[in-house]
Amino acid sequence: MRSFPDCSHPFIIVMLLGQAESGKSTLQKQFQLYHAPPTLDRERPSWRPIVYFNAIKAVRTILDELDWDFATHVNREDDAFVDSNWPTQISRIRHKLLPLVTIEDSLASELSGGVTVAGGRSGVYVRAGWQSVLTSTRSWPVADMQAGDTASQGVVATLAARLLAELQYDVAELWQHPAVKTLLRMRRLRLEESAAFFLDEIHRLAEPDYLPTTDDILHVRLQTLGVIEHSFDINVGGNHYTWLLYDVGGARGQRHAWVPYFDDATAIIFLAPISAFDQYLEEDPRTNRIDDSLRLFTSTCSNKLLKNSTMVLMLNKTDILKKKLQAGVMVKKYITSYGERENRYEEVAEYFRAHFAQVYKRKGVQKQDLYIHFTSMLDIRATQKILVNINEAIIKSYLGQSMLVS
Ligand SMILES: Nc1nc2c(ncn2[C@@H]2O[C@H](COP(=O)(O)OP(=O)(O)OP(=O)(O)O)[C@@H](O)[C@H]2O)c(=O)[nH]1
Ligand SMILES: [Mg+2]
Repeated sequence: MRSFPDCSHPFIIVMLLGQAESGKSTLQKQFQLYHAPPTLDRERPSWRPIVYFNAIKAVRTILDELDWDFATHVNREDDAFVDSNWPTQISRIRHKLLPLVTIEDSLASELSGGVTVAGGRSGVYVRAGWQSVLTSTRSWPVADMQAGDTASQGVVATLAARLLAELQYDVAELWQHPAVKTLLRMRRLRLEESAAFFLDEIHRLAEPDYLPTTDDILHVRLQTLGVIEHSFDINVGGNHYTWLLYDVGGARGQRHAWVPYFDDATAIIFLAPISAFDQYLEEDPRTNRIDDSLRLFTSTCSNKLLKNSTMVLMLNKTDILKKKLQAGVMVKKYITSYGERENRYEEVAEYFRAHFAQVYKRKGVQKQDLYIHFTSMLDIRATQKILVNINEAIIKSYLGQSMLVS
């Protein structure tokens, strides 16, 4: 079990739960922006190599996927979309980008401090305290790197910055290539959600004095391992509280670590990305991500350890949901029970809301009503407004609970 920091203020304990990539860490950053913006400013340089990693991973994924697509489609007469010149053009760009994509694994390993997860592709994983580790060991700016300085930490990140600066026009050429645009439109090429954002901005990222903006930090994809505590001191009506926020890893192999924290949770904020109706779990490709979210929400709200906790549900990634529906992706193809309802945002959002609300009504052990919000977590203004509401609700219920106890 955890031990509380040595502090005399009352604790408000909030846990962020939900499947992997549901947006928990993004919400944690929004809370940080709300409660303690200077700390986000201090961390800005630490995010730089992680932004590079996200961009390099996107480039490598595009090249891998194009390879596979050309191998399986280029000689098929029924594939009118593939131009026979594309493979040669892409192969030329690939050749130039080789030095950049080959550092992906070593950059991942450097950023994760050697942590790897069995069965996973190369990735970056974070545990508590990673920001200070990266900040103290990095050698920035790039120009400061000494020739032959291979022993120092952060050397791969420094190399990544140099290669991105040198190869930025080749990255842009790849990203603008009609093969990439066509396959993205046909959904034969699927990238992580932040990939397009970083590739669109590649020249800004490649500048020698690049410092991640708040938007960049919110777009970063960085998988959480275990349970990470963030603490903020807050002042409400002249009273001081310590707000403890627990951000957890959401992949299936990570969920066992949540339960020991349930006992004292003032509130649970559960995130369900409702854009994920056409996606499957990375850790189990047979499970639809909305099904997984619903099952996880069922087991969370029926857990007796959480009977006194306030439950907040965030139906997240509504921006992506809107885009998918506008592009004509049909919900009923993936969720058969959706039937002949209209494939419009209002209907789809309401359909998912009703399903989650129903679960809470049937299985929830909590006495309080469920708070539900539709969110698009990258929209700072909208999310900050929602946080004001959530904070108020959580503090109110905390005060209610402490009155019952005393
Ligand atoms: N477009 C869009 N992207 C989002 C939204 N919320 C989160 N993201 C992006 O989704 C990706 C995954 O978000 P994370 O916050 O890392 O997900 P997580 O729930 O912490 O995932 P784990 O740590 O693996 O459990 C990031 O690239 C975020 O920028 C949203 O509402 N809209
Ligand atoms: Mg996370």
